[in-house]
Amino acid sequence: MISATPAVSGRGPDASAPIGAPRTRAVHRAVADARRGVPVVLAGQHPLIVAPAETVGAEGLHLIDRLAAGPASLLLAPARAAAVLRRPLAETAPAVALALARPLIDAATLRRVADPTLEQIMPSFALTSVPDQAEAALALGKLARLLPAMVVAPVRPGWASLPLGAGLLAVPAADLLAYPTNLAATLNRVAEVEIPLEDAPDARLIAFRALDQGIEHMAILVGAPAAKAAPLVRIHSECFTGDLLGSLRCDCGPQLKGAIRRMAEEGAGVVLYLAQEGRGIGLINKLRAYTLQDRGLDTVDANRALGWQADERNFHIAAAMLDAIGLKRIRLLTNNPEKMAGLAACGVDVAERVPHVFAPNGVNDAYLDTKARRFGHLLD
Ligand SMILES: Nc1nc2c(ncn2[C@@H]2O[C@H](COP(=O)(O)OP(=O)(O)OP(=O)(O)O)[C@@H](O)[C@H]2O)c(=O)[nH]1
Ligand SMILES: [Zn+2]
Repeated sequence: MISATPAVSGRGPDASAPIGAPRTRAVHRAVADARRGVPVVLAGQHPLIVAPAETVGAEGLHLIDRLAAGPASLLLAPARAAAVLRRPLAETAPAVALALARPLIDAATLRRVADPTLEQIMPSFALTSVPDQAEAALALGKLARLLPAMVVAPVRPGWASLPLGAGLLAVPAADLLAYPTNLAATLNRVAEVEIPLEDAPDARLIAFRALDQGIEHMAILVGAPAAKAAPLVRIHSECFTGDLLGSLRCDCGPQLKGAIRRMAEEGAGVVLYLAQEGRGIGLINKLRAYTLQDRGLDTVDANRALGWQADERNFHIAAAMLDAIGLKRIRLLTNNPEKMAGLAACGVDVAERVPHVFAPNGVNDAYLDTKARRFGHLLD
């Protein structure tokens, strides 16, 4: 049976403070509305009504049109905007705004503008000024694991008391930006059970649940790692295609199985299996990134062409899980120097990097090469 226990980080009287707090709840509701294509209002000095280009339908566009106090625009990440406009753009600002004339273009065209994997027939656009809350608007699209392309307009004062505004949610823009780093504070340790594994009969799972859309993170314990001074740890971001299906496009499957085997040989270790599919962009966006890679982009540029960073993960969740299972000092199985730095920044003492290199398989050669060249992954 699953039992709720206090949040694992910041234990003490305030440990569960962020859970159920109205502002955290508002972020979750905003994410759910965004996934349904329902507009939400980003509260702040200049409130904006926003909806994702990927999910907004005729009804959502009608609401934005009727509640707007000024012209609407489409916010895109600079790399995507450059492709849509077919000219280079400086990547200094977090977003570029394309003017949307009235009547607003239809939802199917908006989806094509948002998604470089769809047919690229689209109207021409003019640049317009980027609103204050642009970064938060794109952050909402990302939290919803949608393409970061948002229809936005300044919202009419008093919108909440207009019949059309009834039921629309207001969320502080600052809370959307702060959310990814605050998420670890909502982590609960909820279940623990023995799961003998093919390669490690003495294994246990400890399940953690964060408050974001029920996403679950697992610690796979081999033996008794807490009894070791610096046990072997692997921080593994979930990969449905590689871990479960055995996809040859990446090296995740062999890395996961290899880590468990190695821990069994050593007698102890922990794999943190984190729900950060596709380096934090989500499975569907990773599949889109694969489509772009099949057209010639590498893994870094494919993420960027979709409007995401090359790597959207942070390691606060991993640090909180290590803390919860009592590990202060670890040896980390990785080739990724960013993981070492990310964990150290979250207060984890990484005593040593243990290389975790697997030979290319004939399909993932270019991917592994890109990780070495562009992410600085170490090859031994
Ligand atoms: N966006 C995106 N994600 C990918 C791609 N290939 C694998 N992934 C994801 O990348 C994550 C694994 O990250 P990697 O960079 O391979 O490895 P790492 O975990 O950062 O580094 P190591 O510890 O050395 O393995 C998993 O979540 C995979 O789903 C890709 O082409 N695009
Ligand atoms: Zn993978």
